[in-house]
Amino acid sequence: MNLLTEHKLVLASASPRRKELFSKLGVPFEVVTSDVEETAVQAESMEGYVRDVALLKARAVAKKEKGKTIIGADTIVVFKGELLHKPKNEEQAFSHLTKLSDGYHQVMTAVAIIQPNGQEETFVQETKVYFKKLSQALMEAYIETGDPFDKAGGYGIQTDGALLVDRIEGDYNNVVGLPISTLFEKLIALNIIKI
Ligand SMILES: Cc1cn([C@H]2C[C@H](O)[C@@H](COP(=O)(O)OP(=O)(O)OP(=O)(O)O)O2)c(=O)[nH]c1=O
Repeated sequence: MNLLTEHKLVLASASPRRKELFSKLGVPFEVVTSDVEETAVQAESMEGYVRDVALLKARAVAKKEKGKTIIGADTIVVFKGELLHKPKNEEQAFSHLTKLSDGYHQVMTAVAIIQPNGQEETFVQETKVYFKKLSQALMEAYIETGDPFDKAGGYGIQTDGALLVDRIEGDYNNVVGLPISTLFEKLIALNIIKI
């Protein structure tokens, strides 16, 4: 789309998937990343955790990019109250997929918007993802593609991980890493972009 903005927009994310989704708005933006220690965040709930990490990413970039509007995001996969981080090795990827097999889990993405005056807005969106029953051979073949390792929960719904998913309840793009439709609504409501 070709939307309008007077703001200098900065996407605080190294994720090419988020960049692609954000570009659907059709407004100019730049990508600026920062190093934040996500695992250092302590929160009382999963929702609080993912919100705090998104804020941390956005605040780290806001410090360097004055006068601009910053958008940060974070995605987590929660299975029965347990956070499944990006797998560090094949064993962990296998363990994640074994848990996710034949059941459902929550994918939560938090988005943080920081305006030049320091005003902060956040929202958390949830999608329920149901996995098929995965055979050992399928899990091994999937891990061999290398796909799980840069992704929360150890799979990508937009890549070969699509073959593992039975169905979802909620927004697809939220699983990929950016609920662009809700973000669009928030940016309109905040007068950051106009149709
Ligand atoms: C479940 C799932 C996750 N993911 C991705 C989305 C996120 O990019 C990633 C979760 O890690 P994040 O820490 O949210 O993001 P990131 O490290 O890729 O980028 P940055 O911190 O710079 O913003 O997992 C998918 O791409 N597909 C999926 O189906």
